[in-house]
Amino acid sequence: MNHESKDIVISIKGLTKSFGSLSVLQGVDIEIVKGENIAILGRSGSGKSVLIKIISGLLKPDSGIVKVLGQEVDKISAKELQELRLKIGFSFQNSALYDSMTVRENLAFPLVRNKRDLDKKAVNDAIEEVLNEVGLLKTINQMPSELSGGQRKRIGIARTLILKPEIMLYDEPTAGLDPITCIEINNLITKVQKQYNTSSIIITHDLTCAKNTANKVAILMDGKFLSTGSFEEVFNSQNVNVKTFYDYNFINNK
Ligand SMILES: Nc1ncnc2c1ncn2[C@@H]1O[C@H](COP(=O)(O)OP(=O)(O)OP(=O)(O)O)[C@@H](O)[C@H]1O
Repeated sequence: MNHESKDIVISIKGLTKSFGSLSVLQGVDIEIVKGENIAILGRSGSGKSVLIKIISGLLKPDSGIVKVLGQEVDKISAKELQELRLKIGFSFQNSALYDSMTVRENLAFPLVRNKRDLDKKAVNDAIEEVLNEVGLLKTINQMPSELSGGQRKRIGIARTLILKPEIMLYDEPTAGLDPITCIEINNLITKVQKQYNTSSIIITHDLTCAKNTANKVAILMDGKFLSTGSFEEVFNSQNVNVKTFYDYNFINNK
């Protein structure tokens, strides 16, 4: 494996996906390198979640090549896919905490389930380390119902980080949060990238979130990436569709 291909953690070429007569992805190409955060923007129904589901092996592509950490996700065995998924952290809107468990128990759960050889001290150390990272060690014995929405979100991210993923997938990380909490979450996403050298895909409608967390943004429109580059490159472009997208989001999100 040469140096160039080693640094590419996700590589997608010519990906298509339809549901019956609905053609959702019509030739998606993208590469994500180690340590890079990419924000995927796109209107509701543009296929962002379908893309994420294909990357994580939950949906099969119709055609194209989808490689994650060097493996073609739709070609590997169920066992290989399970092992690959352990290297991917999912921070989904619906990945709620267990209400009947304390923060400590919520964080111990994925570790005990997936890394069965850890002793009690190793589990405790790992819990304290990730809670420190998200700045919430003090909540260790609290119940989720005692936490704010932003704190629950951070604990959710900690629960993902505890398995030391190489890739993080964030689905609408700032949805429904107030502006100050959005800033906290954006800062945490950037911190995770630096501290753990993860590569992340951040699906968002929030342009501030994209601007502050991503090295690269990509706009999904009509089944393809309309534009990909740094936030400034993409939004300074003269492309009329990009301008329409920006104005639409600016007016609707401010
Ligand atoms: N399993 C499925 N079966 C049939 N159609 C589906 C399926 N999953 C997604 N779709 C359709 O594919 C299109 C893209 O859906 P997707 O959830 O990816 O949109 P999205 O960009 O994530 O939207 P949002 O921003 O609202 O979450 C939609 O029209 C949706 O109805």
